[in-house]
Amino acid sequence: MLIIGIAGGTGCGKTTVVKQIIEELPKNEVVVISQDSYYNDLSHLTKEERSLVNFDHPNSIDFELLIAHVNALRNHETIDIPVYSFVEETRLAETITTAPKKVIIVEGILVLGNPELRKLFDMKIYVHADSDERLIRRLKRDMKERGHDLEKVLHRYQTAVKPMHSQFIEPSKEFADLIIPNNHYNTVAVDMVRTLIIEKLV
Ligand SMILES: Nc1ncnc2c1ncn2[C@@H]1O[C@H](COP(=O)(O)OP(=O)(O)O)[C@@H](O)[C@H]1O
Ligand SMILES: Nc1ccn([C@@H]2O[C@H](COP(=O)(O)O)[C@@H](O)[C@H]2O)c(=O)n1
Repeated sequence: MLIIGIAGGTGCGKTTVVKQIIEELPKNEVVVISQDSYYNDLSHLTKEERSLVNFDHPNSIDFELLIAHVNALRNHETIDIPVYSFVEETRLAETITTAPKKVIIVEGILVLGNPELRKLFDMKIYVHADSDERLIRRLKRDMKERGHDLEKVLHRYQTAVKPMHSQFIEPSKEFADLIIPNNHYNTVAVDMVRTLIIEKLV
């Protein structure tokens, strides 16, 4: 089994890079876990109260459950991954039952910042894109896919995303074995990571 952690600031392209890496790998050999699925359950709060939460601070993530799930997969056990709604800003009732596979990819802004989680990774990758590029991508994505308006995205960026990035995400780059520059689509780096995975699998 090979467990890979992929971090990087919001909008750097983590999800996209993961999709590109696994595109040519056998589907029955890879599981992808997104840190976003492990946002704390906030169903006890009103929608208004939820919208005030700092979703870029490590305390907003249920790391205990995420770490327990990665350990379970390592022990060849099946897990039930929570489903998170960005529109409702809380966990939904359903879960996704997921069996262990040969390659486990864990991606999210803070996955290299948590020491207990980090030590479970055989390979640690940080995806880098400049902050202006990330903000532009995030604006477009959040307005299209996550039900946010321009004002909300910019307010969150200034009050939570940017300060938390400087405090927790950017410093976690030092733990990476590999940094992928992703201001532009980086097919060479993606191919290299895929080759490394295939080599480790045989
Ligand atoms: N190298 C790139 N160049 C231009 N746009 C990109 C690039 N990588 C990702 N994107 C786009 O930016 C947005 C955010 O990418 P995503 O992979 O969701 O980032 P993350 O998971 O790191 O938040 C998406 O709309 C995606 O299509
Ligand atoms: N209800 C929420 C929860 C999280 N976010 C933002 O998501 C970002 C992390 O996800 P990426 O796919 O962009 O890595 C993080 O920066 C949170 O601010 C949100 O907007 N709403």
